[in-house]
Formats: sequence, structure tokens, C-alpha cells
Amino acid sequence: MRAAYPAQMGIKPVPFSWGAATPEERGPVVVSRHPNTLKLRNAIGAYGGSYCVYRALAVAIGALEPTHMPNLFNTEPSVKIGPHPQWADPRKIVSIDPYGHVVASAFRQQMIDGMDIRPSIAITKAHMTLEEMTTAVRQGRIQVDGQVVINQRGDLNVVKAAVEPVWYLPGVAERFGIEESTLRRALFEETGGMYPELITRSDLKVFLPPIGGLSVYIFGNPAYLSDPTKRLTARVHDECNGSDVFGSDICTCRPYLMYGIEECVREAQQGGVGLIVYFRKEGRALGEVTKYLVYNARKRQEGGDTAANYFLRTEDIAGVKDMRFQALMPDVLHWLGVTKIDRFMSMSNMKYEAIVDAGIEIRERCAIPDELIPADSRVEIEAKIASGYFTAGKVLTGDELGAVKGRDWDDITH
Ligand SMILES: Nc1nc2c(ncn2[C@@H]2O[C@H](COP(=O)(O)OP(=O)(O)OP(=O)(O)O)[C@@H](O)[C@H]2O)c(=O)[nH]1
Ligand SMILES: [Zn+2]
Repeated sequence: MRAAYPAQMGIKPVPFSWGAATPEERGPVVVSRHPNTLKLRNAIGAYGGSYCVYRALAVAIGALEPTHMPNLFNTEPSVKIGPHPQWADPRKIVSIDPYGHVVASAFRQQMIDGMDIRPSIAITKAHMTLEEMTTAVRQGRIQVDGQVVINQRGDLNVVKAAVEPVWYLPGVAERFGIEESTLRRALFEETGGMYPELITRSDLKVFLPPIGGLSVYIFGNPAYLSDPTKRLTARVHDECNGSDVFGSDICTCRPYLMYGIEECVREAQQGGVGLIVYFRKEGRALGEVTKYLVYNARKRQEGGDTAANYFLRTEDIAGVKDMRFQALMPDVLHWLGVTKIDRFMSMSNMKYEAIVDAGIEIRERCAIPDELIPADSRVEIEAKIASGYFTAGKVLTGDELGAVKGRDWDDITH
């Protein structure tokens, strides 16, 4: 039987030095409670982000052997990313493991010796078919070149990566200007006391939090991302399932994402490279339940759903208007070796400031074109612009904001 709190005796965490220049000097992130690894753990939490809970369920019902170790044969990255100088700076990357994709090769010997070490990043390649790209090709906005756009249907050739969070707690605390102990206490409390080691094992500095990660989509040659002589168009997007997947018209999320992809494709076809980073931070990281509660409150508001009240309603319910904390977001750009972005497909001042604060130059900010904004999402976009989002146009105030109204629920007949 595996003890919940193993005796301290014999505990010998694998040496680990965040921000080291090579994976060998840095050491592997060892978090598994596999019997071979239990006493060697140098991190808190579990592999797999939020999916560790499903793994628990699989073990609980007997569908998965708790001692199963992955066979990583042939799972290596489809393209080489890095190493980049940013990886050797303990301050530049604090929320992902820059060596997360080279685990199988860098720590081969440890794995042969029986250690349970897992990649936190996987890099593959794919084709993707999107209705908007099919239309772009049909309307002649985008040409088929056989490389980036591979056929008349507008199918795209991409390299993509999945990245799970790996937090270096002193670095995360420093990024937000707080004490590490304050961060550890809040993480312990707000996860229902789920990770006692946050409090009891201050020697363990790495935490794999049970949250969603991010996906990276690269259009064109991935090596160009870190080449300052090549142009880069990029969009960083936070998940909005209702719009991104299901086409809800209350916000601009999918139209902006698709516009970003089209511009990435265009950049890649002109000899540069395109990048989309997609974060699992639903509803500004407040979650979809909060988001829908806000939608209800907005639509039932006396005087209608107006831009003037947009953020107030969110704050009433969630206590804050945003929990995405973009300060950690640029880590993935450092991982990719990005030093400047030529065209940034976003109006968000929070994303912009986080990237510029991380020392990455943004040369041009590109707003979503007016014709792509669904009527009901005027409320959102005008409220965002009034709160500081980038625009080349007019910033509405006072009564003007109150006059921007969304669709009434009365219009919905069922
Ligand atoms: N809580 C809440 N979240 C929303 C609402 N509408 C959209 N969202 C979320 O807001 C986030 C929007 O992220 P992005 O599409 O990256 O856009 P942005 O950060 O606002 O800025 P841009 O880059 O200019 O598009 C996503 O996490 C959405 O799920 C809303 O009414 N309430
Ligand atoms: Zn949205």
C-alpha cells in the first residue's frame, strides 16, 4: 500500500536547478509517486495538468495500473524547438518546463534505470480544415501555395505543440511581486488543501498545478520564430468555448481567432511565420459557469445589456473582472525563442503590456476589422476599448457607452 505521507526517512529529491543551461544540469522534473520515484520527487502535484484527476479515477476503478509507465518510443518532437538562450534564464520562463519536450532523450538513462519521468510538452504536425479558410480561398483572399495552404479547400499545414503547466514557485511569486510563502499558502487553501507539500515541503520549488495548459500552432517554418530577420504575425488567444467552437455571437473570440489565423497564413506565405497560442483560460479564467451567470445578469439588466455595465456585472459576480494574469503568458514566447512580434493580432492592453514587460518588442497592433464583429458583441468590444483595449478608432465614454446595447432576450423565441 502506498502511504499518503511517506516517512521522511530516505527521501532524496533528484537534484534540480531551475534555469540551468542544459537539461542535464537542470535535472528532470520528478513528481510521480510511482514506487521507483516516490522518494526522488523534486516537485509537487502530478503530471498531466487537470487530467491527473481522470487518471486517479482510472486507477480507482481498476482501469489503469498505478505503476504503469509510458512507452515513449517514437514520441519525440516532429520539429526541433530550441535550445534558446531564454531557457537558461530562471526569470524568463517560470510557468512551463522549457525542457518538457526533450525529456525522453535528455533523461533516457534515468528512465532506463526505472524513474517515472514524463514529458510536459509534445510537438507534432497536422493538417487542419477550417470553414473560414475554405471561404478565404474560395473568395480569393488566400492563395493555395502547396506549403502553408495545401489545397483548394484551404487545408492548412501546421506544426503544433501541447504544453502543460510546470510552475517554478519562487519565479511565479517574483513575477507577481509577492512572497513565495504567500503564493504557497493561497495555492494550498484555494485548492481545498489538496497539496499539503506546498506548506510542509518548502524545499520543493516546483509545482505542477491541476489546470489547463496551452496549445501552440505554427504556420510556416518554426525555425523562423526565433530568427529576428524573419517577420512574425502572432495571436495569443484565451479559450472561449461558446464562441470558438459553438459560434456564439455574444463576443468576438472566434472571428478574431480566425482573422489571426488568416493573417498568420498570409505572413508565412510571404516568407515569414505565423503563431497562434491558445490558452485554456475559459471565461477570462473565471470559468464558464461564472461567464454564463454574467450573461444572464447582463441580459436581465434594467435598461438592457449595455457596454457601460459590461465589466460591472462580472465584478459583482466573480469579485474581479479578469483572472487570466497575463504576466505568465509570455513564457511560451520565450520558450519558442521569440524576441519580437511584427504584427500582434490583439487589442488587449493586458496581453500587450505583459509581452512588452517580458522584453519582447511588439511592432504593430492589429485590431479586429469592424465587419468581423458580430452585432451582439458590440457591447463587449466597446466596453473593452473603454477599459483600455487598443483601438485606432474612437473610445466611447459615459452615455455613449450606455447607448451600445446588445440583443434583448425577447428576441429569442424559444
Ligand atoms: N467572464 C467572462 N469572460 C468572457 C466573456 N466574454 C468572453 N470571455 C472570455 O474572455 C476571454 C477572451 O479572450 P481573448 O479572445 O483572448 O481576447 P481578449 O483577451 O479579450 O483580447 P483580444 O486579444 O483583443 O481579443 C476568453 O477567456 C473568453 O472565454 C464574458 O462576458 N465574461
Ligand atoms: Zn468569447
